[in-house]
Amino acid sequence: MRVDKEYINKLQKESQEIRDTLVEITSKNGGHLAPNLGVVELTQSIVEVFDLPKDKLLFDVGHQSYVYKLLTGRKDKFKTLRTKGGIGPFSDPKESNFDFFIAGHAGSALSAGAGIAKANPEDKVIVVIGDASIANGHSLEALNNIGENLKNLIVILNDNEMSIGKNVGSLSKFFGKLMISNAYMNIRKDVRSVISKGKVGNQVKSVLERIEHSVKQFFLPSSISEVLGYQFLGVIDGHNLEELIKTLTVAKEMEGPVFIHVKTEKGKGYQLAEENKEKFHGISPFNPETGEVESGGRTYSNIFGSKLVELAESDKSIYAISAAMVKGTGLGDFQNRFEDRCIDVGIAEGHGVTFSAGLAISNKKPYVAIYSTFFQRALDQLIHDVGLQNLPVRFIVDRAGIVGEDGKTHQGIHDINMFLSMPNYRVLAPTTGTELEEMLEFSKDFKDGPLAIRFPRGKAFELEGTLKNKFELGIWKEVRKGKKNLYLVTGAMLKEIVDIEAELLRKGLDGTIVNCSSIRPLDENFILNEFSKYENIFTFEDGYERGGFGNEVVRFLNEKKMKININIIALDSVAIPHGSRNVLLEDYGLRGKKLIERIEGSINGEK
Ligand SMILES: Cc1ncc(C[n+]2csc(CCOP(=O)(O)OP(=O)(O)O)c2C)c(N)n1
Ligand SMILES: CC(=O)[C@@H](O)[C@H](O)COP(=O)(O)O
Ligand SMILES: [Mg+2]
Repeated sequence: MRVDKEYINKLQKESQEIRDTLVEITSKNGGHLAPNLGVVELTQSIVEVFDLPKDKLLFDVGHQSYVYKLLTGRKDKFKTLRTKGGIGPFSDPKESNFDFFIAGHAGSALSAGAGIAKANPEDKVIVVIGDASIANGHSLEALNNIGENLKNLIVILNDNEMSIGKNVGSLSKFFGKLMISNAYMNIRKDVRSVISKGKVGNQVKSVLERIEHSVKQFFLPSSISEVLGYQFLGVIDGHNLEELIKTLTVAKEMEGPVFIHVKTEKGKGYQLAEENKEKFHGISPFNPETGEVESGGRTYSNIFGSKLVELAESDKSIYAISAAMVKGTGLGDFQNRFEDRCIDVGIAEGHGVTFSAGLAISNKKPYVAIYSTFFQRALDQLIHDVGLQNLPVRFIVDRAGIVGEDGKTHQGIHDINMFLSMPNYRVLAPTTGTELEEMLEFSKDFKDGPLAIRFPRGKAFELEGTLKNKFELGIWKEVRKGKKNLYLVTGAMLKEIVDIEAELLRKGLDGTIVNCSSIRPLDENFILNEFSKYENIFTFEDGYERGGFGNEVVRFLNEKKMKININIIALDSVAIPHGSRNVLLEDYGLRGKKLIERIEGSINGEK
């Protein structure tokens, strides 16, 4: 492996080019800029040292894999990042054979890496994981299982002391203390002196053995160190190519599992991102000179956040719980105002849900705000700890439906069927921002069990003057009166129907539009009294069809032995790729021309 000055200079030039490309492309397409700026040298060094793709590199979460994409044959296509049909947002074996495993949700890479290492003992498996993701329960289970077992596995902790925002929890403090410790630094010098002399073989081995003992003795109680059973290397300067390459070369020769602690800076090399790491974690298109992002208008997340602040002012029993997404879920102001009642549990959705169950059973009013896709991580806790005890926990299901550029790992399309399949859950999908406010107002004193309120990413829809009556649980409301066709609409789909209303009318397909924001309970009286008046009945939802709202209506009709045909307009695919939300909604038949065709086709018996 070359570490001479000339070669390091060449790599440094490449680092600069990579950073320029990252800024240029993400400023146009949006994306995870700061995490990638932080791993430029680390990724270059891994690509230099290991025999990829025979050796296998996994990223946890995968949002920091842009540099890797650039270095593994995807440079020419990189300008298509996160656009329809273009380079994807995370790692994906369908995109390249250099990506060995799908990524997008934090915590899975160590488990996957362990399985891959076990199955491929001749190859090295390298897992790069962030300081927030390593504290995820999934990761900790894997770390526990890997120790002493897998000689070909190398875990690289990319420690930038940041999650999306400031990292939280005792584990991050632990790594922080570890780094400033003199003892640890002395050991680090030992490693440095050996590797800088380029010594290999027995001499390296004996020093490493010595290091291993002293490091373990220093920072881990012996019982824990025995369970973990890793060879530790670190702290490594994650922007020093020479140090990285040498250390990785040593790690490659070692009998593992090896754990390397690398220190990096999120946003490195782009001043705006260094100064505002959180803003540039995942950013919409921006002006590269000023960092300015176009305002997207008032979002559902903003509305939730402001309303909760208002409610919490007079009700001290309200708590907000977030799993490492305080700002994303609109809870930034709440956190500033009521620090003690805003609990960021870190990337720990399951824990967050059960923690809230603990609050609810103690007569507090928890609001758990998590993105739809990440609620999937808490399935058992939602059923076992909340549902079975019928606890009044309010679940705020943000980024429900199609999310857009984050693609298939992040689409929020399983929450309706997930919550409907669980005991005691009421499921609500506000059709406008105002209705979300009304639901939140309602939820405050609702004590009868868990509530899930789902809404999409982005700007809130409003329909002036038409939704006069306030939200009531289990009551559907007519938005427009028509004949022949009955359109039962949930959540984000109201906007889509209203947008095509004139065209439906022109085609003679107009009908009664009903706001069905109460998915469970259904408005049973409406079904029993109104359905028989219409020729064609449609349900609309931006979720996966099976087990969803339409199915729930059909189930009720069957129960009542009512023989009425229901046309379910929903998503019939679970792998919806990346692209802009509007384009994907159209592609998957939930918007515009395609939606009209679907309605028309169903009436003409073509569907
Ligand atoms: C299960 C899950 N929960 C939440 C997220 C959202 N998320 C993406 S990246 C991230 C922070 C990751 O921090 P860290 O692992 O330290 O990596 P860094 O961005 O600092 O490189 C979070 C919370 C996710 N992808 N998966
Ligand atoms: C990688 C990840 O999971 C998050 O960073 C996510 O991309 C954030 O999404 P929003 O941009 O919708 O907050
Ligand atoms: Mg981090």
